[in-house]
Amino acid sequence: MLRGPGLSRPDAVARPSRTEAEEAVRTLIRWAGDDPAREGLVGTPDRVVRSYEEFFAGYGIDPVEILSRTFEETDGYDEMVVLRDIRVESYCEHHMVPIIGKAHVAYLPRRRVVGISKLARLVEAYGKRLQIQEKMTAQIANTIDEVLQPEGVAVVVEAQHQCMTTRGVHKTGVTMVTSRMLGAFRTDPSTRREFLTMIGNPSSRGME
Ligand SMILES: Nc1nc2c(ncn2[C@@H]2O[C@H](COP(=O)(O)OP(=O)(O)OP(=O)(O)O)[C@@H](O)[C@H]2O)c(=O)[nH]1
Ligand SMILES: [Zn+2]
Repeated sequence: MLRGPGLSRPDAVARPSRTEAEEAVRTLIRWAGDDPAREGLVGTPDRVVRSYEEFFAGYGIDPVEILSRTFEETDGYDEMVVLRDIRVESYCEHHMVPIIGKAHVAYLPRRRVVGISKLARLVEAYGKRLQIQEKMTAQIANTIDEVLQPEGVAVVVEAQHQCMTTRGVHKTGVTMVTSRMLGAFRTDPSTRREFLTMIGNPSSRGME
């Protein structure tokens, strides 16, 4: 199985126990200025830890494994495959607040295709981690490129960063757009144009 940098799980880090994680939440509640022992907050550390299991589920998913089942019986299909408007829920690694947006993923198959849900699962595997958008965009594209070895891969992510809306600079309605084009999407302007037309022009669209 292919293993490139950033393709599989990060090196195992010593994971604290669940009790330690809950205690850390109590510390943050005290830091916020409240009493973790009061009725409304007693169950909160447990809920936060369970929420973290969802928010960061990507660390338990092997992105390479997701793409490992492919289909070769395509009757020679060699046109672009595009999955657009895949919802992205990620978490900014600087402030640990949500990054919410959409990903558009395309590839030009070389002999084999992958089940289309797997592209959305791949976005999920990298999204549900602490991220910066550039890295997440590159990881999605690089994994498809290395595992499927297609003629080309294109990934565009459009997202809003809550670290810019609910704190800090407090700018709402700002969308960050990142892209990574590989193979034909990078070298052939008409392939790139076809992809950008299929997803619409990201810079002119609102984030529904
Ligand atoms: N390039 C990039 N920057 C990000 C992303 N998510 C958050 N940031 C930025 O990361 C930067 C961290 O900057 P710092 O100066 O270290 O942190 P800070 O003092 O909290 O910065 P402010 O957000 O400006 O208040 C900020 O400019 C964030 O807007 C991302 O996905 N990509
Ligand atoms: Zn941030």
